Amino acid sequence: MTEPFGARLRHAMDERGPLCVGIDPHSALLTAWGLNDDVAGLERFSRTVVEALAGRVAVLKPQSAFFERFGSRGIAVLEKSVEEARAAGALVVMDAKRGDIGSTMAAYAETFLHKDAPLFSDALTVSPYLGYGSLKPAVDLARENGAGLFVLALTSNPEGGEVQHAVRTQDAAGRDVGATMLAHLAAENAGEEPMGSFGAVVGATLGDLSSYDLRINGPLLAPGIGAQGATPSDLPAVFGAAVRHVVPNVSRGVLRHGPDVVALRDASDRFADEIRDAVEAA
Ligand SMILES: O=c1ccn([C@@H]2O[C@H](COP(=O)(O)O)[C@@H](O)[C@H]2O)c(=O)[nH]1
Repeated sequence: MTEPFGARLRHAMDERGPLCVGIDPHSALLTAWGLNDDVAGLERFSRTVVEALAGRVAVLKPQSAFFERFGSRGIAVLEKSVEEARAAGALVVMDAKRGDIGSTMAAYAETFLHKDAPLFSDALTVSPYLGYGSLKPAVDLARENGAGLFVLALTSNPEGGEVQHAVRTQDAAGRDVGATMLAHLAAENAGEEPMGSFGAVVGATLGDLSSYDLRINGPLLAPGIGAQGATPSDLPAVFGAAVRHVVPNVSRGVLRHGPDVVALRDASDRFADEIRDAVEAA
């Protein structure tokens, strides 16, 4: 029986620090690395990131969109990257942000969360905006296979508030949509030790979140550090007492230092050190 994702992630965070580095092969980054914006460039880019970082960071997060744009050959590179990253000791969070009615969600779950699937990943980002209940097939399959989910709750982009801060008239407690997602996740993770496998995406860019109950007993994936303007030193003010559950994500902020493997490692180590200092001081 595979150990649940939440437990595996907690151990990895304790051992390697909580940093998650994104594998985001933007066209502009391929060019900056001296690579062609084609499948060969994509493959070289991804292989380099995995070689540089899979042995030292807790989590790698491939952004599926940048692989999908090359069609089936891009997906083949993604499969290989996931396999190699996991073999080298990193947990892989597939950032594909899937969400659909339950019957279709079941197929997405089979794609990323079934242990025999070519794209099996330790966790998957999902969108709950067809209703949290529509994610049930993914929750169930993740549990069965020792995998996890990261549910979009309060995203890092400035446009997210129009949906996520909307207050549901049916909600007696007057919670907004983001808070409702956090409450669902807290229920999902209740009683799990050392932490549950069902995390929330909560942007590091969002400023003071003290009006939200972030104690979901699960991981908080926090994109927005680096290119989107947040810094590791923002984490305690944003996440308060929940800061030790935060998995801060940096993509372009690290990747822009490639293609040199040593420079990528140095950039990642600098973020990891700053994150550790910020969390320890909190
Ligand atoms: O709220 C969200 C959810 C996901 N993302 C993704 O994270 C990375 C961020 O990349 P940077 O280069 O560090 O800005 C990217 O893959 C996004 O799609 C997010 O930014 N915000």
